[in-house]
Amino acid sequence: MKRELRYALRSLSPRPTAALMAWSLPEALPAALSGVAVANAVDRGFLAGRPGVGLLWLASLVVVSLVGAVGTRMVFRRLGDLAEPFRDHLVRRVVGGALRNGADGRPDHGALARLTRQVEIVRDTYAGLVIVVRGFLVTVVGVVVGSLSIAPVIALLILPPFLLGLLAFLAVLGVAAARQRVSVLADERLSDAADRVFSGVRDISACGTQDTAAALVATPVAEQAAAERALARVAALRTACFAVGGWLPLLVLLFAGSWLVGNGLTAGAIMGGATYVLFGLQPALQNFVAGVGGSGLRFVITLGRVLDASAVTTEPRSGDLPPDGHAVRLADVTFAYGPHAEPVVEHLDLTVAHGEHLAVVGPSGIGKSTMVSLLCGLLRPDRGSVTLGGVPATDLPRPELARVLIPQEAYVFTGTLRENLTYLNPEATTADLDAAAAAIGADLGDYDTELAPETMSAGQRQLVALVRAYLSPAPLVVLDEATCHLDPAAERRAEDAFAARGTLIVIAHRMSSALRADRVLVLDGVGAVVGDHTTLLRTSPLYRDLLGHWEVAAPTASQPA
Ligand SMILES: Nc1ncnc2c1ncn2[C@@H]1O[C@H](COP(=O)(O)OP(=O)(O)OP(=O)(O)O)[C@@H](O)[C@H]1O
Repeated sequence: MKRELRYALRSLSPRPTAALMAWSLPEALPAALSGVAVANAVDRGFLAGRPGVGLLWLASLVVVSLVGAVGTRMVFRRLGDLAEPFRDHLVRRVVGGALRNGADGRPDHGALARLTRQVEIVRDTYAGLVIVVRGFLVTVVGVVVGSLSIAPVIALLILPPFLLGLLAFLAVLGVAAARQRVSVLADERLSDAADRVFSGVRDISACGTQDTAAALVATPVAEQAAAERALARVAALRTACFAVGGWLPLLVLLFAGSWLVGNGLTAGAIMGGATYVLFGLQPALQNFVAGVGGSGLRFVITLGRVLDASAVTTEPRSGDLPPDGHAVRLADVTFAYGPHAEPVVEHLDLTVAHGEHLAVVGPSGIGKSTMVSLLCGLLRPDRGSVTLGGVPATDLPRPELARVLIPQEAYVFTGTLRENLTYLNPEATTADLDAAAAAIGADLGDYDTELAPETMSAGQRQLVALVRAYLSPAPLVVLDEATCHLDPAAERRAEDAFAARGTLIVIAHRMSSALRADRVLVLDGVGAVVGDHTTLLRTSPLYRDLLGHWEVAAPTASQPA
């Protein structure tokens, strides 16, 4: 909280602040004179049998109220001179931070939009806070001066209970700030989760994963509800503080009434004191409690978030090498589809270097798809770890660690061909699409054609998915039998394109895929061996078997294409 307040105080430019304070003086007049005017109206006018004099004193209140209104008007006009430079400074900081921290020198647009929204909140609450705090100070100073001028004892009676309520409120402010912070963070988590769900609505309904999507937002919703309830409890405490600071001074004054009269104070002086409490201190404290406890806290917390987010991060940026390079690493991985099921993957160690081309082979049902699901973070290992560039594969990837998994059944949705192809890279140009289609060897036709997935052949759908993956910025591509509906020549061309593009892991459905790879992982149920073709021919009977079966089945395709 200190950092945010320091930032806010430092940003108060001297001239607009001085102008604001100068216009606050006439604004303070009604508060300062109200009690004095009432005291004189009662003592010298109405109780002295001169109602005209009493009315004149009250009329003087109307006049100073008009002067005060002019002061208030000028204060609001000057407010922009303080709030706008403050907002501009924050915007410069936010945009600068987003550019410096963004991937490949490009800002993170989502974060930038959120920060810009937060800056607007900060600007509004900052202006509100200036008005509230300044108004409070002005009124309190006016009341102190006015009540002292009626009788110092009035000030001594009403100010201590007022200060007690004020101090109690300031004491709960720390708790309120902590809870407000929890609420803002919960709000952000909910908005992120909702954002992820809404942006994937088409995929969610296509894949029937509504339950998973609902589960994704359920926790943030519950957390935010709890945070709001905790905030409401603090609001109740604030009300108690106001009751002490706003009403106790009046009670003290009334209880001391006979004693005051006995010591020579007039009825008008006591009424003047009551006027200061009811029309000065009480509304001032109410506004202060509501303003500082509400928008003031929102200001501090939101400003804190903006300052944190716009600070230059020490996280490596996209393009910087992650701590563990771009390597895919499985370390002693064991996984079973249930606590009592036999493990599908057991004690598997594997490292795939950046740019490497690995083929995975093994009999049907042995665990190849399970292995790539682990590798892509779709499944979590029971033991061991799966990391990409040193980051657990189940964590949301940084852009440079993203991966694309294409399953056997390619996903094509109703929409134009262009929308389908640019799904993972919305900024891709027509030239990019041409280049990707040429690299994969896909003749897809007019990009603006509406696709009807159900009328497309499985091979056409696979080509669309392959070009889409090729266009994505992900350095790692995993093909899980993703070319099984292409002919061997088309499959070879697609795999060569991906191998030249970055890291490629292929679940081979034809052994020709294995022959093209730098290394082959052979899964055989009890263990796994990895090596190049020549080594495996020597060391893996299963590999020899698989190759033998395939050569028998497709003798003409047995050589690396
Ligand atoms: N969601 C699941 N729940 C329970 N068991 C599963 C699940 N998915 C796969 N299995 C089982 O795990 C084992 C490995 O399956 P996996 O699909 O990984 O093998 P695969 O080598 O990819 O098979 P294929 O070559 O036929 O695609 C199989 O015995 C399969 O029945």
